[in-house]
Amino acid sequence: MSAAVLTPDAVRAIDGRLERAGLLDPAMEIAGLAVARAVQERWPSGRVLLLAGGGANGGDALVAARHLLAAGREVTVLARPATHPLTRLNRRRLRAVGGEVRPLTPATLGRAARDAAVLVDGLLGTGFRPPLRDDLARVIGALNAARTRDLNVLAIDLPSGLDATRADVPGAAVHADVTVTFIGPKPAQLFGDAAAQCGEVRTVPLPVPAAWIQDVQVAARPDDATLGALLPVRTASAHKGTAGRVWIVGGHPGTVGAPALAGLGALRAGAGLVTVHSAADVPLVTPELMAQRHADLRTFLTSTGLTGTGARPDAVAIGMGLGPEAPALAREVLDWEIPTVLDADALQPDLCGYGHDRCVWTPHPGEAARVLGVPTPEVTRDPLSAARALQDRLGGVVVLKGGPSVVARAGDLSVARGGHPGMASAGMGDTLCGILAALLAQGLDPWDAARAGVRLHARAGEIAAVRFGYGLGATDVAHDLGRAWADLRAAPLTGVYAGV
Ligand SMILES: NC(=O)C1=CN([C@@H]2O[C@H](COP(=O)(O)OP(=O)(O)OC[C@H]3O[C@@H](n4cnc5c(N)ncnc54)[C@H](O)[C@@H]3O)[C@@H](O)[C@H]2O)[C@@H](O)CC1
Ligand SMILES: Nc1ncnc2c1ncn2[C@@H]1O[C@H](COP(=O)(O)OP(=O)(O)O)[C@@H](O)[C@H]1O
Repeated sequence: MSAAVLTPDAVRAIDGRLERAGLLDPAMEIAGLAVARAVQERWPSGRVLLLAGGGANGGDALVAARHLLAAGREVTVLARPATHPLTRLNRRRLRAVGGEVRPLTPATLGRAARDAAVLVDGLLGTGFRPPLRDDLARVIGALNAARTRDLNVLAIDLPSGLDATRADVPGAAVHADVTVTFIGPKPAQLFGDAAAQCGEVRTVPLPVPAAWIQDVQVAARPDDATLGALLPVRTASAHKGTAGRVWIVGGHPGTVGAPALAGLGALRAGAGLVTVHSAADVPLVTPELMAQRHADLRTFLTSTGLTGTGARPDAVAIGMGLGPEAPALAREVLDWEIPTVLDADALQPDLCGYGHDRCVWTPHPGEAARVLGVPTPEVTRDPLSAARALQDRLGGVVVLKGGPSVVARAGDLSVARGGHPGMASAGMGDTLCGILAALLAQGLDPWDAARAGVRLHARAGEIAAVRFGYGLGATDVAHDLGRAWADLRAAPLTGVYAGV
């Protein structure tokens, strides 16, 4: 099963179909009920202050208020004039069961917040387009000020002021402790500062046909069962020659650890034979690794190219700490048209157009910005669009790394689950390259190798982080790859990063 990542356009398209089917009203009822239940479960006592905007997000808040009232909670509802017909309808329904709705201003909010334990933010959801109007910016300012005085905040669908498509925070925006979103996460809940502002994200399914969601989703989020099923299975007669031969081409004086870490990653991800080819002396981090030093790496690779397929490995990972010669060497290896992972120094704009169907490119946002010729914040603000643009230029499969990483192939995007902030340390990406090369060498196609490999790496990071926390190292992650593999095979739904 895959969950879907949705943009506001996708939400609008689904809402349109629900409306034509006469099902938008029950969908809002389920959304509002889920919000009320989340409040009851997380903060079971104290007055609840609900803020309702004019659109459907406000409608959800009014439904939630009605259910909280029915459950015996004390509620205060402050609302802006309703523009959506279902929001008007739910105002009437709330009043019909004895609920009171008063006008929302910064002053009424400030007063009502004093005796509330929980605030529910239903001001703006996916219909919001920056810039924020001044009157609402003042309301959001008053809300955040009240939060600093021990008020718990639950945002409906999206903290108000965030643009659902963007990973940055465009202006005044609500800080939430919990965000209850519907159907699937929006990009703002997955990436960057915007995601941090959402707090814990809970996704509530709505009764919408799976095909409608599939038609409009911007990216998939495959679960562990789906990815675990892609991992290779060996027969008892397997031997090192059939388990995949990997070459790591990397290392330069000063950056010799990178290819060693990639080699370790490849071994721990099951490659039968792993050889590091380098112009420098690469440390033998584990004796199972073979290391060959070449006085002239280019001549070695060229002669391998000329001697034909027999001499070549099943997969190559190239670029880790490789230095200035990397683009020329990468072009040589790309000419072989065998499964290839390209990383670090091999991620250069002049390689655009040289990719083929069997290669995987693994830029972090800085490298992605270099390839695209844009500032790094442009990449991090919208990782989905950046991954699509990179794939368009480079070809094959692209892994735009981060917390979380995005995998792209022509016409398809996938957002990884899991990982740990402790993985923000040098060498972590080198280990990932080794893992990807090992999976390619064991016969996975690049799209499957990238999606499964990224999750394997993230899962190993989650496991190792239990012991090492923010002190996590790339070798620690490599050593937990076996446990991560077993977890994915058993396919538990654990370790979901930030609860999304
Ligand atoms: N398919 C789904 O996911 C469902 C979504 N629902 C809710 O519907 C919401 C989307 O509803 P809407 O499309 O009505 O949109 P919203 O309620 O998010 O926002 C529209 C309102 O925001 C105001 N607004 C927009 N830009 C503004 C700006 N720059 N400054 C100030 N005000 C601004 C508009 O005037 C309008 O009142 C979702 O976030 C969710 O809460 C549910 O009701 C049911 C189903
Ligand atoms: N906060 C985070 N959450 C999850 N994964 C992370 C996080 N930070 C980094 N990572 C992962 O760690 C790796 C870092 O790669 P990279 O920046 O290329 O490191 P290096 O070049 O030092 O090897 C990527 O796979 C990335 O997805």
